[in-house]
Amino acid sequence: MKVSRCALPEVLLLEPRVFGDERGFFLESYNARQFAELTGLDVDFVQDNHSRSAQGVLRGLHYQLLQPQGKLVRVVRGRVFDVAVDLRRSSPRFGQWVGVELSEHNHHQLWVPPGFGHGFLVLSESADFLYKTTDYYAPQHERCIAWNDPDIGIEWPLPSPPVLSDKDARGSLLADAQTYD
Ligand SMILES: Cc1cn([C@H]2C[C@H](O)[C@@H](COP(=O)(O)OP(=O)(O)O[C@H]3O[C@H](C)C(=O)[C@H](O)[C@H]3O)O2)c(=O)[nH]c1=O
Repeated sequence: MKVSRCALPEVLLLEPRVFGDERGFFLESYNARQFAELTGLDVDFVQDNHSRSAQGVLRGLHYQLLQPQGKLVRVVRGRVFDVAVDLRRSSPRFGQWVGVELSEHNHHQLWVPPGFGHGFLVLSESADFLYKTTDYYAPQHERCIAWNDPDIGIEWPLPSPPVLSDKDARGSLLADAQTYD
């Protein structure tokens, strides 16, 4: 597996080794020892999630104010534009974002640390999005930042307005939101 830092250095891109043959392919989607060795992180994942979304769906930008979750995200079917935003007010990169394409074809994964908001836009007809989290879902602590917050300025590859949940359509502006110290 290859691990590289994104423009926001705490966000990591993981490129697993893929073993292809005439039957198809094999890859280790997660190996605790290798993850710790290559990322230098000491994390325990407690929850695995799977969501399926149609083309044009945008989920995010989400974070848990308390019980913040680190997320290791990947796409096993389709293609998404995946985004992480630094929500730590003490960070010199507060409000800055990075975006990468995750797909069934590149097998790439993104480590989104606690302290960051996360969201993705589905580029393919449908996408199956799988991720591991370092803390449990806590809806009472969940917050949402508007996907189109002008102060963040995410350049979503949007051919048309996104499909949003009611919650995401009511996302807060970063300037008004309680985030992290
Ligand atoms: C996240 C989550 C949701 N749910 C239930 C709650 C709702 O009844 C239903 C859909 O929840 P929601 O609309 O919040 O799902 P997403 O919009 O995919 O939320 C996720 O989307 C962005 C991209 C994230 O990074 C977060 O992991 C998470 O906020 O699943 C659970 O039971 N457990 C969970 O961990």
